[in-house]
Amino acid sequence: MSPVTAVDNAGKLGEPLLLANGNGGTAVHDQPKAGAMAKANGLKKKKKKNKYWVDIDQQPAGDEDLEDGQPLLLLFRNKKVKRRILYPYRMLIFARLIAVILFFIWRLKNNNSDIIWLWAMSVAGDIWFGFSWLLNQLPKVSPVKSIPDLDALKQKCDMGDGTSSFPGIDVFVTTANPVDEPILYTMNCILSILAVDYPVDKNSCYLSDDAGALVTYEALVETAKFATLWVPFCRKYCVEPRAPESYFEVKATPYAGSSVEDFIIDHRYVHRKYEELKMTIEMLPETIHERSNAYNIMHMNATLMEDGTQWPGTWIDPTENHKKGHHASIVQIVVNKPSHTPHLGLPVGANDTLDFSTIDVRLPMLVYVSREKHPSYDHQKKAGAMNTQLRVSALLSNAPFIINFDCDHYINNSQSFRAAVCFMLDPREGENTAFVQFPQRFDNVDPTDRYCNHNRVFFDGTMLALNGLQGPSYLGTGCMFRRIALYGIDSPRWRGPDGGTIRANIFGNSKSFLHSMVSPGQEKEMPIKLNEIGIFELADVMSCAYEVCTGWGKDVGWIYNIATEDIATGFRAHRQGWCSKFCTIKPDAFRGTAPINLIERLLQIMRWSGGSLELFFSHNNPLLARGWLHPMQRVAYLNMTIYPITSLFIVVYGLCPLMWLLPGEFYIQRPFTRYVLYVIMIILMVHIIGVFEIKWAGITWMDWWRNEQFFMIGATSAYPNAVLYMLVKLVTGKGIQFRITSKQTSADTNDKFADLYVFRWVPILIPTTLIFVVNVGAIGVALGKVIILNGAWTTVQMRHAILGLVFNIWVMALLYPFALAMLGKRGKRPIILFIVLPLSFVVVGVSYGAVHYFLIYFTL
Ligand SMILES: O=c1ccn([C@@H]2O[C@H](COP(=O)(O)OP(=O)(O)O[C@H]3O[C@H](CO)[C@@H](O)[C@H](O)[C@H]3O)[C@@H](O)[C@H]2O)c(=O)[nH]1
Ligand SMILES: [Mn+2]
Repeated sequence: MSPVTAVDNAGKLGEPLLLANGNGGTAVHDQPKAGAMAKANGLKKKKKKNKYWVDIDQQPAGDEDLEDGQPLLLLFRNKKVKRRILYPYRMLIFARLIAVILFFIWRLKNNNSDIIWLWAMSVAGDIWFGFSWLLNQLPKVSPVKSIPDLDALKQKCDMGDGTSSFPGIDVFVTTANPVDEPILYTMNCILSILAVDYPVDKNSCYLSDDAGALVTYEALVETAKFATLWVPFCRKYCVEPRAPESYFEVKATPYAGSSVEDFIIDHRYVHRKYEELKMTIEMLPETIHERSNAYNIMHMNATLMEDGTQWPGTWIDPTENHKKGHHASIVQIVVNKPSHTPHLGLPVGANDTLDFSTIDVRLPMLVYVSREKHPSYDHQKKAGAMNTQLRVSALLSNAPFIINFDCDHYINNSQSFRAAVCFMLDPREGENTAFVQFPQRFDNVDPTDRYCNHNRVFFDGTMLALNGLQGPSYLGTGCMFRRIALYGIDSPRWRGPDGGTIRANIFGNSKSFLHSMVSPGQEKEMPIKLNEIGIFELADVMSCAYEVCTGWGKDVGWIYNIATEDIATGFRAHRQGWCSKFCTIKPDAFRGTAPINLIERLLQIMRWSGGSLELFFSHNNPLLARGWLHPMQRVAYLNMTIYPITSLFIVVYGLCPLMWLLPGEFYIQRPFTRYVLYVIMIILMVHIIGVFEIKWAGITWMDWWRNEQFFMIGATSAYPNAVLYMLVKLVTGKGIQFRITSKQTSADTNDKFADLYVFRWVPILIPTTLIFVVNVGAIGVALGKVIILNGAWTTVQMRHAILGLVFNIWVMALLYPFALAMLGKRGKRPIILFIVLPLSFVVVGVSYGAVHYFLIYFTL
């Protein structure tokens, strides 16, 4: 702990921050002394991290690598996995490949089964498992970690005289409506963006509201008012994270500056103001209602803005042109583009604010956007909203880089924009980098992560692996894009004089937009004036009709007609020869919320797996798509798009124990013992390989195990359903509905994880339930058979029975989280399961025995 400790004040307020990163450009106050201690800390961390990773030497030599006679300033470093982990890891993969091949040969040679069609099916299944394992495994053999160098970036972009050459960033936030997506999350997201540590005049924030709701707009206005306090406060004390809800949740938070008293007073004041903001936002629907009612005595049923004018979006009493899915486009600049020079705040006492006399109080530009909606158009959900933002921002700020967030995510580390920019400006690959993806991290997940919400195997393992190839896939949120890559022009493979040729009409025919494209990413010094012409031009690019007969949604912008627009959009960039980068920093760059309720979670992965299949059956099929994909990247995408098919075989396997119900003995494959031992061995090998993956991916055994479990649950519910949907789509042409993932709405405020225990029966759970019941039944029947045949089993029969039971228990262990879910609230005490299950075995066993004797008695 630091020498200066915090004073107790309504809990612990924390300690002065000793480990603050540069504050480049925004704050003008004294930097905290990051001195020796920070360095020591850094070193200590490095040592620990380097256990499995080692630097790839990248200091370039040779003339071509010199920049004005200086060696290139590298903005990130690459690391690879140490040999002592990597080599055995690869060896094991190879060994398993051999084992799997031998296994197939053995099975084909011994086509000896009691039920030959089942045998044939299981061979097909095994071949598919082997194949899909290979697709999943091969791209993982040379992972690379890339570490941004913030100091180098500062050296490159900070001119030292107060000016800087940081590139502009347009930040997009999307919200669908204020009911399904709590406004408070969205406003926290916005506040974290406004307070990010990045030059203020280079940061513009756009909120897209697909509902056109006045509450959202007014909440944004209130938030902007609060931001004039919040943002300078963050700058003054270098606090983290800069989303107030998360910040005030933590009792002891470090801060910069030495005066404890000042900090406590300011902290208390800001906290109070934040609580006021929350109240105001909560009251907004009522406020608006009352206001409108007061006016409406004389007028129609309009919903009115503060100034008494009619809100162009949806109304409380919906009417034609003012209802969900049918309203005009709206753009409102809530905070204007700031000046290029710092603007210091006022000293204490003035204007009922804090002492910001040494702090830059400018705010980034903040814009409210709601695209036009009309019932006769398909609005393409999130992708449509993103494309509108892309055009609106081109007219207003036109930054070369774009970063987007779902409204329930926020910036957790104020350095994260800088981290992403490191990759974009790097002299080696920067120009060819289309996007920088950060892992998704979640706040609201239950401690044991029952339904694998953290998904670390994917976010850490798979993404690091792809980072060693062409780059990670785009995951929809927390990702920085290069504007021109979204436009689909000037890609690394089609660069040059005619590379950027713009086919007529592909971008639509807004003159202003096309003009912004003459030098895409050339920042706008001043936004177009919001006079009549400006507003007309903006409305034009936000209209429903704008995209008709253009390339939007296909060759330009976010891709349409698919449930996972993110994977598809990233794929298009990779196809065009772009690379991408995966960036993890500590503390986590961004955080968000995840659905911890089983049903919601399954619906989410159903959408993802459905989207994957849609991609497979589209012109973007990874196997056939032409373009410049790295061959292994192609394999990775193939894996990403066909994995749901595996589930069909898993369901069949999971139901195999039904055979126990038949009198007599049936074997899928003879000799059975050898078969089962083979199967156990190849499953075991996957897990030994997993041990190595856990090490280099820096995850825990529990993450790995949860991933296995949740794959099984998904593979028996969501995935087969996605396959079904896909078949229906192929036949009827109707796609999967993009349903908004629930954002924790449980009413029980006493229990943070109440959602975890909410369970309802939905059809997609049928196969999972069946498999669970069948396996419980199988164990029960086995018990019954033991009772009946009391001692009559041969050792071989015994052995076979035990091997069969190993399978049942394995399936049940995988489905364990599902079993807990079925218990609902009682699932809080998992011990119940360990009473209920054995009891069911006995009940089934005894019933089986009883039926058996009953039948014998009556047939004799
Ligand atoms: O008509 C719509 C529907 C959704 N959204 C926004 O889209 C985002 C993502 O929707 P959500 O329901 O939260 O989806 P998730 O399942 O949590 O999202 C993951 O998966 C999606 C599909 O792959 C990606 O788009 C997301 O970025 C990724 O976080 C949210 O900000 C929504 O506000 C809109 O703007 N308009
Ligand atoms: Mn989400």
